[in-house]
Amino acid sequence: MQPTSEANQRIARISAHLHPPNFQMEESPGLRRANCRAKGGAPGFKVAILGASGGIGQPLALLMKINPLVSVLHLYDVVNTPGVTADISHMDTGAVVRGFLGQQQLEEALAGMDLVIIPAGVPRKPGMTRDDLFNINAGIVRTLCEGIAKSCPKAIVNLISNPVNSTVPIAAEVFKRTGTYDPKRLLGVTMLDVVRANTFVAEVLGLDPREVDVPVVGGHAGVTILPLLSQVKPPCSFTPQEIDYLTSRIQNGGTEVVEAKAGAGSATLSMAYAAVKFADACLRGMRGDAGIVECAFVSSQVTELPFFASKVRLGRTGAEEVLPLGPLNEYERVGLEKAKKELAESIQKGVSFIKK
Ligand SMILES: NC(=O)c1ccc[n+]([C@@H]2O[C@H](COP(=O)([O-])OP(=O)(O)OC[C@H]3O[C@@H](n4cnc5c(N)ncnc54)[C@H](O)[C@@H]3O)[C@@H](O)[C@H]2O)c1
Ligand SMILES: O=C(O)C[C@H](O)C(=O)O
Repeated sequence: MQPTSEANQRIARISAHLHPPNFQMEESPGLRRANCRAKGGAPGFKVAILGASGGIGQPLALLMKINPLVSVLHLYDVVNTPGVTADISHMDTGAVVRGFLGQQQLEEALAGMDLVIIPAGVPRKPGMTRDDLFNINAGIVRTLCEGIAKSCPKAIVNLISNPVNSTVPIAAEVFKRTGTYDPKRLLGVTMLDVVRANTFVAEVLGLDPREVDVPVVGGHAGVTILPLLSQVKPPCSFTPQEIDYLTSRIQNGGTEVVEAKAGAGSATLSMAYAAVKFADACLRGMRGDAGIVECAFVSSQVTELPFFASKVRLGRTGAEEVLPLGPLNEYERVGLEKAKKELAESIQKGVSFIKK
């Protein structure tokens, strides 16, 4: 059968969308209908991933596309978003996916977003600390947060880029400068420490990791990662050797992966899983679900430091309550003092980066 000229035009329009010369956002007929669906009040939140083409960004985009709470998914990066977007957009799940490439499209990528997840930045190689990433990632986080302040100042931000102990204070200073700072809306993602702690503790106890809940407080680097093994659920006890082993393994989980990857980056797959677990908790809180509690690195008064990771109650406006640490044993009190010393320096480094 001869295709009609109308059909030819339709195919040409779809093809133009799939192979755009400058990754313009001209809509194919299918995308136009999908956009109507998104605008037409389909239940769900608008979520942007900044750094969406990276090792974390790609599996994170895949998993967010599956999340039924997401109606619109914006994928932003400085490279490769046309390919990642085309690929993810073929998944037959509800979220409408749009891609954005390069800084000139940052504003558009962020406009109207409810939740912004940031895994943009360079990862570690063997022999590096997370702080060694500061010089590159600090500037990236500053630029992206300036974009958020301009385009979606009410969005909740999940910040993954390392060093989290410094990038969260950087983000806070950017938001303060632009008059958009709401401490409840800025959350450093430390969920991977909890995910690892649950896994390693479950191994020692011979339990299913899904049954285990280990609070991990402090920050997200070395000794600042402080698992509270005295507060594990279900209640249990450990020998001193088990406590040393578990504390060290949880604190060095990131380095374990960096070394195993031998120069090819740091944790990406487990991080994407952890990021989605955390983002999903934020979205459920934003929807109004009660009793959503997760650990995150936030503005805090549980210690004398301005930022600290602990359990927070997630609600419609983000981290609505920062929960106290609860009773610590002597081992944990010593760990807390070490953690606070390093954290204070990392926080100050982030603040000074913006104030200099
Ligand atoms: N919080 C955590 O628990 C945790 C866990 C793992 C990794 N990380 C951190 O996440 C970051 C990303 O790790 P990865 O393995 O995905 O790295 P990656 O290099 O694979 O990906 C990073 C992506 O960021 C993009 N990018 C760089 N500059 C950008 C900019 N200005 N705007 C937007 N995108 C930009 C890159 O193009 C790349 O696609 C690293 O800093 C890493 O240390 C944090
Ligand atoms: O260890 C890293 O550099 C990445 C991340 O912070 C992790 O904990 O896996």
